[in-house]
Amino acid sequence: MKKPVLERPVLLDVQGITRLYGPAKGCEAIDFQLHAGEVLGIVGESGSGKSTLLRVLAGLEAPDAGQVLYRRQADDAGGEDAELDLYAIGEARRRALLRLEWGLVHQNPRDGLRMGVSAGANIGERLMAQGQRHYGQLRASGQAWMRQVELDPGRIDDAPRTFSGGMQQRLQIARTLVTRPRLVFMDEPTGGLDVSVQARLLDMLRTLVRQLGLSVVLVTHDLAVARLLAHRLLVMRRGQVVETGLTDQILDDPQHEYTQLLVSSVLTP
Ligand SMILES: Nc1ncnc2c1ncn2[C@@H]1O[C@H](COP(=O)(O)OP(=O)(O)OP(=O)(O)O)[C@@H](O)[C@H]1O
Repeated sequence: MKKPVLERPVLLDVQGITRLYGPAKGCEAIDFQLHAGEVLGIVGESGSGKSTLLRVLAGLEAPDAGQVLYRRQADDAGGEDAELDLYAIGEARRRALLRLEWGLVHQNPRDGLRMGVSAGANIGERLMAQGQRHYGQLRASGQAWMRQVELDPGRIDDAPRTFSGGMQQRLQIARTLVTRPRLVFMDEPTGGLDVSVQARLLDMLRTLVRQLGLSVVLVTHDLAVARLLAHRLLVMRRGQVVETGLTDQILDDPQHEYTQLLVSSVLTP
């Protein structure tokens, strides 16, 4: 039987991360650990600092203070350091990490896709970055992943700009997951879509996360999304974490006044 997620090894160790643009603007003194196979939801109202924290964690913006430590499994490290300090390894290695071992799903698929090249090229690009060159195999992987995210593989040569918003988001997810990243960051992955499109996408994401055993840091202001996907939650307010715990515990029995407000504002129409 698989171990419960919180007993699995720590993949990401976040220590004292601070990135402030002004008082209470950004994120301050954030500590947490993400375990292998765990989905951690970062929730909070607009402006609470969720996206700022995610940008720092994903290697896109250096913190003012603190460390992001990525712990690879010994057998994954292939002779390299088993623990990497994200902002001490240098730009080139950080970029390689993002390309080869991590994945990032943006809220707006336009930020994660290349809109002018075909759907197949979008999916194949990350595989090529990993060294795959065989055209037939790249195309077969592209088609297989289009099926996986419920896109018509017959549209592999079409550019994403001819797809609907929901289809573009599914394509972005395929592009991100095709390389089987060990760690995936998602920023409001279902935001900006119609409610019915959101529900289908969420269902698909949940299946993929389980099937692939992904480790995910998920930013969302939508507690229903957090409930469905996350094992654990971190509640942010004005740049700080006010409460953490198992998702059901937090949503069913919130302790902090702010979390209580957040939960009740969703539950009461
Ligand atoms: N590059 C920046 N320069 C200056 N201020 C910024 C910058 N990025 C974010 N902020 C400010 O930091 C605060 C936190 O923003 P952030 O986007 O992290 O919050 P959020 O919780 O993700 O909100 P939302 O859900 O609306 O995206 C906000 O007050 C925002 O205006």
